[in-house]
Amino acid sequence: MPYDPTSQSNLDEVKTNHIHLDLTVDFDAKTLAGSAELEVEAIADQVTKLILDTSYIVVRSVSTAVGEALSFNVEQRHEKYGSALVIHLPTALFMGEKTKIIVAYATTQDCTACQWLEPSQTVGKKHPYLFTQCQAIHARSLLPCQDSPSVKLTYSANITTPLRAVMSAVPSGETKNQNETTTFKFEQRQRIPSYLIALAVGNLEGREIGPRSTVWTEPEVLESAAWEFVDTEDFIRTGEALLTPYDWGRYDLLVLPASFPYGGMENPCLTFVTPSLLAGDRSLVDVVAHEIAHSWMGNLVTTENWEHFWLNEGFTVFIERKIIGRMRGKEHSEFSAILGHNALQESVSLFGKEHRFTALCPCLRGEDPDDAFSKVPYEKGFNLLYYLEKHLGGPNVFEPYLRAHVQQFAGRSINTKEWKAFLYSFMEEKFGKEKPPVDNKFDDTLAKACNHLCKKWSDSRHEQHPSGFASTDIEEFSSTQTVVFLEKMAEQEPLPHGHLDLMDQLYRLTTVRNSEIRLRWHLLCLKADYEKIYPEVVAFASSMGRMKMARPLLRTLYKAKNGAELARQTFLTHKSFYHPIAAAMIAKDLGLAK
Ligand SMILES: CC/C=C\C/C=C\C[C@@H](O)/C=C/C=C/C=C\[C@@H](O)CCCC(=O)O
Ligand SMILES: [Zn+2]
Repeated sequence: MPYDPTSQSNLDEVKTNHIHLDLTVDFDAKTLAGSAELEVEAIADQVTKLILDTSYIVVRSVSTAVGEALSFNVEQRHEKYGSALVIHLPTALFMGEKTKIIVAYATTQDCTACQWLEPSQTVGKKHPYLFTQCQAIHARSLLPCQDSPSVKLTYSANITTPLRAVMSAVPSGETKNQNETTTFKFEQRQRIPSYLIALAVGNLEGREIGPRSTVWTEPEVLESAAWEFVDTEDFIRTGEALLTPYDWGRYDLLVLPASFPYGGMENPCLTFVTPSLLAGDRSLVDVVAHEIAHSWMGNLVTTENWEHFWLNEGFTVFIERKIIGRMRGKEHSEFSAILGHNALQESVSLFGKEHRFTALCPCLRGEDPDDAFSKVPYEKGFNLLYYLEKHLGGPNVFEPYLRAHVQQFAGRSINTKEWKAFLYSFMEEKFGKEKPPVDNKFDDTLAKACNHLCKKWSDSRHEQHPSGFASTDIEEFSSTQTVVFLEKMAEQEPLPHGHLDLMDQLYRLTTVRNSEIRLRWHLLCLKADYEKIYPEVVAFASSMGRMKMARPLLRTLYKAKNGAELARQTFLTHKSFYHPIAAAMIAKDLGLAK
């Protein structure tokens, strides 16, 4: 029986097999209006009602496929899980019986999945833009649905809009209407959970970057995006060589405006990515390898609920690093693991060592998954798999197991118990006595130079005029090595401001384009109360909606000397720039909301 503490749907009685959306995009009202037709099937006997998740949605009517009106009620809002929509079925359904229900509805301005951008908030400045982010439980603010990853369905959509629409599905035609709008049609024939339904509408152009890949973005960004993501096909092929053939037809990329709240989102057929990956040197494209790895881990084999999120993310990080290892060499994937381990420690210390959200499978009953989100499921999950691979016979044994895991569970939603049972059945003879927890050891070839330079700066802290440093110190560094060097520096006692002046003068860190380096430099300076950097931090945090960057910047500014008011002012002044998910999280970080 599916279990999901974050859904109010009657998951034990009904499952949705297909949803057809017919929606019109209204940029003036900032709403989507139309209908969702759900094909549902009873998975129990005597089912008299269908309960759907909704959040800030206006339900206009509910009917059967032949137009018979059905009675319904929208329950009082649960603070975190929204308002359950209870639909009374015309006749009780028995196990295996199917029916179609049509809900006429509109989204509202409180919709947490959608961000509606004014033309001034786009790169081109001429057209408005809409995009959605449904993971974890925001699909219910876009459409009434069983908003649980335990339910997997196909979907189709007709989206009527004045600008181009793209979705996490394959385009299946477009019709020009008389009122200067076009109806874009889509079909997703693979079963997916609701959190992978995604839509973007804007002044979008596409360019082919591979045999099954087009990059979509605003025309002003198209050239640099097509250049940056040229490795896409190689990533997919490497994933296929490791696992099973890529099963989704297209793998397109959409480069969003800067307010996109994540690095990437694995929306099937169309990964959404932040423009902060456009470093100009292809140094940040590992995020694309990560999203491609989700084509198997998360999108084919899906977590049953958000408590087992590590099954999506730990497996994805593990495959991402295998792809990087095969394409660039083992020392690179190991270096990525070191970077990930630092991020894990940072997440654990932010929550507090004993905090419930540091568990691999936290209890989320009554919790908002966005509050629980951190690097823990990614990196703890990765470390568990890394350990298992090492101790169960290495890649020769473990890679066939990974393939078998995908074959066994493709198209299904699973929990940790089912994962473990299959692992044991696959290689039972290799399990011995339980061993105490260990820290994995990673190859530190690429980390050595970073640690060495960090020590040198740290040792110089008492020198009035530090000597022995030159711009050539980091000349041979990859951008990830510069990141690790700066992260290591930030773990030490703050450097005197004169040292930071010198470091900036030599390494040109304030003017660097690479967003990951810029983030670490700003954090290092903030931890030293280096006020010279504050205007740069304000500029960065108010033009970058990726939470990985905006949140630590504003949080650290808030804690820095004379920074609290500036952090709050920066957020409040630019609140409309952030996606609703990011705005809600930053408000909590800065003590402006509960
Ligand atoms: C055990 C954790 C509990 C709940 C987490 C479930 C869902 C998390 C939800 O808040 C949404 C997450 C969306 C993530 C999308 C992409 C990330 O992989 C990006 C990582 C950060 C970045 O690179 O910007
Ligand atoms: Zn991921």
